[in-house]
Amino acid sequence: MQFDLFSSSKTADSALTDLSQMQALLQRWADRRWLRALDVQLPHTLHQLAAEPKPLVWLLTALLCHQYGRGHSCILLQDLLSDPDALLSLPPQNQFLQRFSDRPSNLLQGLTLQDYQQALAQSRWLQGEAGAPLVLADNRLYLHRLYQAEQQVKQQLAQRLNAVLPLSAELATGLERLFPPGGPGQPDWQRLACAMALQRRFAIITGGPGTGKTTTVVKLLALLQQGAELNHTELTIKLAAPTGKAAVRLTESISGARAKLSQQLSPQQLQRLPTEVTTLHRLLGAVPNRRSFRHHPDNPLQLDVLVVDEASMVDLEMMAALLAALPAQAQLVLLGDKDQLSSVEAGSVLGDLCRGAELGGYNSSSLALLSPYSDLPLTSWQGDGSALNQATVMLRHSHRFDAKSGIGMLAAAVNLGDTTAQALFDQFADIRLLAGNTPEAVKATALAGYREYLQLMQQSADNTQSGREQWARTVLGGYSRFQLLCALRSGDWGVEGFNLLIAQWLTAAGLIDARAQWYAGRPVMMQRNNYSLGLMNGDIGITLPDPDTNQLRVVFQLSDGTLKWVLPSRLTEVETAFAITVHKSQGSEFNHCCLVLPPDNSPLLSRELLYTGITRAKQQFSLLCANPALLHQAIARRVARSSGL
Ligand SMILES: Nc1ncnc2c1ncn2[C@@H]1O[C@H](COP(=O)(O)OP(=O)(O)OP(=O)(O)O)[C@@H](O)[C@H]1O
Repeated sequence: MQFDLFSSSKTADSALTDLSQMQALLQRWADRRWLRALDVQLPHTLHQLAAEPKPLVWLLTALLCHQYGRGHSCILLQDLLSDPDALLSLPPQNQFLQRFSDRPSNLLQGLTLQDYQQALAQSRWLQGEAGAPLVLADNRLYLHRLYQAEQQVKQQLAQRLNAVLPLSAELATGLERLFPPGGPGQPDWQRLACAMALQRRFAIITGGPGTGKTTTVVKLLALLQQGAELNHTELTIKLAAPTGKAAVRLTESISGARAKLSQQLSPQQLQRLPTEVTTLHRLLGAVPNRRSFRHHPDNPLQLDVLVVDEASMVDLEMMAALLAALPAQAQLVLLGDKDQLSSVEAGSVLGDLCRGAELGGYNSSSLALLSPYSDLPLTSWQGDGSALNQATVMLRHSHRFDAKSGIGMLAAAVNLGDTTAQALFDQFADIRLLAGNTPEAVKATALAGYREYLQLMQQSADNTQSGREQWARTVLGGYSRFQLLCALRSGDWGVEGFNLLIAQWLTAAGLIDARAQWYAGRPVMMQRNNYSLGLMNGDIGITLPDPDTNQLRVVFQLSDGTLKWVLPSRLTEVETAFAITVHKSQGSEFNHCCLVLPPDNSPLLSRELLYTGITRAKQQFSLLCANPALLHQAIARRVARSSGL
């Protein structure tokens, strides 16, 4: 091993051989905000429990914690050998051009896989006793909690994937009736998704916006109830989504899908369909300020079928908790768009589970289950895909965006990594590239977008309870028609900068008065779950004046559609939401979305981020790309999260 790699930094030079130098180096990275205080603290805490003399183990532990904070479930040791700067994003986005002699790549250069393995193999932080805080498995280094979660997900899924359920002749007929033969071309993937989910205890239905995931699942649930009815029973079906906002949206789309199917389903079938959507936290019975849930293997959920929408937002630990609480006989259907950004917390569960879904990869057993329900041969999708591929169907045709839709074409081009996608802005009216390279370039768009709900707010409500509710719903509806999205959180080009700017612009336009912290019209987003208020991380409320007293209250729409009025003083963990990150916009849709990309390159600017931002727009998409060259780079860059799933 060579340690004479640093010409200008004595400390870094000896950090791999001298523990105090390593501690100083980690602290220096924290002082530069490369690492969080927590990342540096973890090895110190573990050292107090079991002394660890090896600086390399300290370094790997701090880096593992850092990666966990960035959404990775583990570190694959081989990845540290190739391009550690990119893997770790150290130096971070805004400093990557500066020359630091003590950057991790310089420190790790020259180390081999065997060096890592040997150091970790001898460490007391990984060895022997149950409850060791770190785990090394298949050259992947994990925090024990994450390893356990990943193992649980693997085991639970393996058990569920084994089961094949018989499909009765009555249900096969019902399937043909609900999905009548389509035109030539592609197989009817909606019908196939339904056929597959009817025959499995675990199924994934993935597809882009408007590909019919909700429509398909409503038909699936009607058929499952029909099957139960033949056995003189009724199924307990639950619908859930990861956030309150996503739950509200699923409630709306389920009710829309039910209405559209009223001709195809009998009144009794319609009545047996669930209407209520809950959040996963509520479903599992989250215990405030604890990691545990009221439902677990010893107190399983009371249900026969569970549908989870927006599954791309479900993180690894939540998925493990969900699977653990699910009764063995229950059916689980995950819906989501595998190409969207992954969960905010660690893991990229849906993306990992759907790997290879485009190709189908169906083996002969799966083809035997699916082929009877396909008008077209499925040979093009035959293959030797994973066990998960056998339980996954990808819907491929958008019923919302046709070939005339710029939003649909742009989303598809970005998803395919087409770096010429920018040319589409000249060809379609519903997508717009804003001119300019300063934040001011979005001023007119943001003012026009937010003017509507603020003017609706000015129209005073009548003094009755129902008049007030109606007014609040109108304002909330107006707000949800436009949203400014940012790639970044901090800085002038992030959510923080734009929230200040937009508040100033709206104040100058006489639409709000943002001189105080709380003011009429301030939209706020919850930054954490607040169980006593029944509000979840990501829920957005609008501050409204009471028509009688002028006292301010913040109104939220809950997942069951009801309104919740809260005094601002009770909302301590909220942020203004004129601008929100693309990550936080997942699970929401807006008539018009305006996405802002910063002028400096950043690993956060990725294909998944662009795709997620574009697909939040239903009718109009605007993009401000302060540095046009970055658009190509963002389309070319894929997010890869380390995981063992
Ligand atoms: N097979 C079909 N034929 C015609 N229209 C359809 C079909 N499937 C779905 N649609 C329509 O397309 C629209 C989108 O369908 P749906 O809401 O089920 O898609 P989704 O994938 O759940 O969308 P989202 O991305 O919003 O979650 C709805 O208006 C629905 O009625």
